[in-house]
Amino acid sequence: MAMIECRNLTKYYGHTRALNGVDLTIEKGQIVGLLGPNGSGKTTMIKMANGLLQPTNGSIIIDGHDPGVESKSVVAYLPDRDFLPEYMTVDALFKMYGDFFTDFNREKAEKMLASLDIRRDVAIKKLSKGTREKVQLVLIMSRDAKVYLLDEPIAGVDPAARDYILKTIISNYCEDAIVMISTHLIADIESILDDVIFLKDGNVVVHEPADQLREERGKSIDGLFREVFKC
Ligand SMILES: Nc1ncnc2c1ncn2[C@@H]1O[C@H](COP(=O)(O)OP(=O)(O)OP(=O)(O)O)[C@@H](O)[C@H]1O
Repeated sequence: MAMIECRNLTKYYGHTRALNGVDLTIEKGQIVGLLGPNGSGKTTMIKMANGLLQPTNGSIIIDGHDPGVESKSVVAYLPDRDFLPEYMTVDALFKMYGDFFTDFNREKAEKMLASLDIRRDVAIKKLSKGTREKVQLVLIMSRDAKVYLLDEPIAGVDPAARDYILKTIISNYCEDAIVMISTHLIADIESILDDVIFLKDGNVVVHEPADQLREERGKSIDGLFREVFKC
């Protein structure tokens, strides 16, 4: 069964069209790159998959459900903005997540935190921007979810930590799950992608396995992106 199914998915903000009748089927067990230039509709699609926005037309089905209470329990969503409460410590956040999400795996979270060398007793407001991003990602990837929606997960993180984070993403999702990653750092993440989606002006212009794309076009996904979206 498809984990994400979009049919004629359309979104308007007033007169601005953000998604234009997208048809898309994503099967489980994949890491999918949702790639496109600024304003192409990536965040809009991710927000609709998480039930934060309603389609203007068409539908999106997550694990057989309309986005809502049931789908939210299987979706782990990393927004493109900082969502951590400033006054809480990392420890308190872990506790809150454990209370809130039955699938939060604290052991996993502790392990990631230790590998990234982040202290648990420090208030969020004292952490650097990049460290906050790491904490957010640890919280999200420590859930045993079926769908991980990661909107710009590594943008503010230093290159050394990026590699660890990508390894963490690969090793922390189970075979039945999907991870959808929106990013502009294509060269950094393309080695972990199974499937690639290019969005252009709200339309899917490419949806293919990453290996197949590289072979057919004789270049990296990053190289292909630069070619397709050349200004
Ligand atoms: N709240 C909003 N109100 C009005 N227009 C919006 C709103 N959010 C997004 N848009 C418009 O919808 C289109 C798609 O935006 P979206 O944020 O989904 O793109 P994106 O691919 O995530 O871009 P970026 O790479 O810059 O984050 C753009 O034209 C944007 O200006």
